[in-house]
Order: sequence, then C-alpha cells, then structure tokens
Amino acid sequence: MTATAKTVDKGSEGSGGDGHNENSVAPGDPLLSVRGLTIDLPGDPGQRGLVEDVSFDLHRKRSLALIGESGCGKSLTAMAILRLLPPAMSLRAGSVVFDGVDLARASERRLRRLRGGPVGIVFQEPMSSLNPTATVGDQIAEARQIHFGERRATALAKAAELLDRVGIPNAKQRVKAYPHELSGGMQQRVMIAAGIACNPKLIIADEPTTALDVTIQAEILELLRDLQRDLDLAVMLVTHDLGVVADFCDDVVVMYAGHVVERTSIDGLFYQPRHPYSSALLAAVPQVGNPRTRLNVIPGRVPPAGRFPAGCRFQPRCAHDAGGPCAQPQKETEFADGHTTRCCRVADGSLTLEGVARA
Ligand SMILES: Nc1ncnc2c1ncn2[C@@H]1O[C@H](COP(=O)(O)OP(=O)(O)OP(=O)(O)O)[C@@H](O)[C@H]1O
Repeated sequence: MTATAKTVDKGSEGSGGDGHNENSVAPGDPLLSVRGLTIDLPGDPGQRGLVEDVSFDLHRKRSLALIGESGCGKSLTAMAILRLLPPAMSLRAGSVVFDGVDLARASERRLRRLRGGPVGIVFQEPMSSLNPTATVGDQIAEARQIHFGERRATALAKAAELLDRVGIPNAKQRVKAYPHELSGGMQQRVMIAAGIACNPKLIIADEPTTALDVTIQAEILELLRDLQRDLDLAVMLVTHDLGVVADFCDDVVVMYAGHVVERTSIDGLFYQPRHPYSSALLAAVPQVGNPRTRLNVIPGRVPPAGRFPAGCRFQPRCAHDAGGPCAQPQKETEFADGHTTRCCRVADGSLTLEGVARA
C-alpha cells in the first residue's frame, strides 16, 4: 500500500481532487458533483436506501462509467441526477450540482430546461424511448423548438444535419422516416442525435449499446467517442460491460447494492483495484486468447433492495471476508491519490488486491 488513506467527508472532493493520479487529473470545478445521494422507496420501510450516500464528480470533457451488476443502483443514480425517478421513489438526501445549480433542489421548470438541453440523455432501448407515431425528424426537431424556440422548418433542417452527423445515410430523406423503419443501430443513432440536438455539456447514456449486436455496439461507442471529442462533451455511461469501460472511459465509479464501493481512474481500476468487489468483477471477465481457463464467477447474488447486510454489503460474497471488522458498516476512504474504497481491509492496508492487464 503506497498511498495513505482517510475517511471521505460527505462534502469533500472525491475522484478528481488534489493529488489524484495523472490519468485522472481533471483541473477546474467538476461539471457534475454528486454528494451523499440517497434514494428511498417510501411506503416500504424495507426499501429505504435503495441507493445510499453516493458521491462522485464528473469533469468537463471527461467520461465516467457507473458499473456494477444488475440491481446495484446504477440506473436509479443516473435517473436521480435529472430527477427522473419512478413516481413512487424519492430523493431523501444529497446534492447534485450541475454547472453550479443543485438539481436536487431545482424547480421542475428549471429541470425541464436542462433535460434534453444542456443535459442530453440516451437510453438503452431506443424503440421504447422513441415515439412510434412521429417521424424521427420531428422528434429531434421538437427539442430544438422547445429549447431554442426555432420554427419547425428550421428545426427540421437542423435535424437532417444532426442525422448526417451521427452517420445516418440519406439524412435529408430519413428525417421523414418513422422509428420502426430503421434498424436498432440506426434508432440508437437517432437517440444520440436527439441527445446532442441542443448543444449539451453532458450526455447521460444508460446502457446505450446493450440492446445491439457487438459490431453495432462498437460503432455506437465510436460515434459517442467522436462526438465527445468534437463537441467537448462530458459523458456519464451506465454499463456492466468492463470492455466498454476500458475502451471508452476516463474514470469509474463501482456500485454494489446501492453503495459506491470504489471510485478511481480506469488505470486505477484495472491495475490497482481497491475493493474486493471490483477485483472480483475484473476476474470474472473472460480472457480472450485463453479459452481453456475456467470463468471466474462471483458466488451468490446482489441482495435485493431492503435486504442489505448491516455491515459490508459485499461481505457474504467476499473472498477476503475477515469477520468482525467486515460486519461493521463500511466508510468510504480516500487515498492520497484520490482513489476511494469502501473496504476497511484495503483502507487499513491489511489487504492488497490483484489487478489485470487491459487488452
Ligand atoms: N420502479 C421500481 N420500483 C421498485 N424497485 C425498483 C424500481 N426500479 C428499480 N428498483 C430496485 O432498485 C434497485 C436498483 O435498481 P437499478 O435499476 O438502479 O439497478 P441497475 O444497477 O441499474 O441494474 P440494471 O443493470 O439491471 O439496470 C434494484 O434492487 C431494483 O430492483
């Protein structure tokens, strides 16, 4: 253990703070700063803290991945940023400061101006996000009409430009197409065109490639990367695919059972993971070129919301469980290089974990 560790204050800087390792240095104030985000399902006492005490920063022009198995709270965290939680859920605590405005306390009117404007959103299933009864051109143009007050003809011309920008051939004709007339990959390009229609600073992309086959996945990721570079976007990517993370992201937030268990740069995650859950996720990635090795699986499952252990939430599945200390609630601890962990054993230096080489 080369770096010293200290407990993270709710208000302190996390990933990207002073002394962060070089790959993760991002000067200036974060574009998005989430602190202590906590989401409840009220009315069900067992489901308090579906997501609890989540903190991270995303800097301008950077890409950050939220990773973890299904049910760890990634999508709820992403949706909570724009206060798009399912109606039954509530934000119990925390702040979400985007470009100087706390969205957790912003009026609904202000949020409507941000959604689809400075913050673009790309969801997993384009077919369920696009309106089947409107042309794709009209759906993109609508955002320009709402946010910039453009006339329909001007907005439709811009929609054609945007379709062309995201690689849709014959864009001028395609503005008149309905979503069902396009392939899944093309539909996702339309979603991305809508996401960038109003000059966003941030794109939140929730599993944008999961519903697509692998070759199309690679094209969509490349498109996102080009747009990020050309338009100076910050991207928050929700995914459970570590290959996508390694390829695309600068920083990573690992979630387990509603908690952030580790925050670091991509190199920090792959070469020096500091939570047993992160290292178990890395070990579970199939090794290309080594077909005979057995696939490592993490025994057990993510506990359902409301049945989280009182101590470390990963303890029942952890290969490094040390009993007593792990049965206590775990604090998020930050090392001098800005890397954080929610594991007492890594924090006190009694456990060092193996990383993996990136392909
Ligand atoms: N509408 C809802 N009502 C009740 N519980 C919900 C609802 N949506 C999500 N949950 C619960 O909240 C927890 C976190 O869900 P979330 O969708 O954020 O996980 P995730 O990490 O994004 O998983 P996935 O990768 O499968 O999307 C899960 O236990 C889930 O069952």
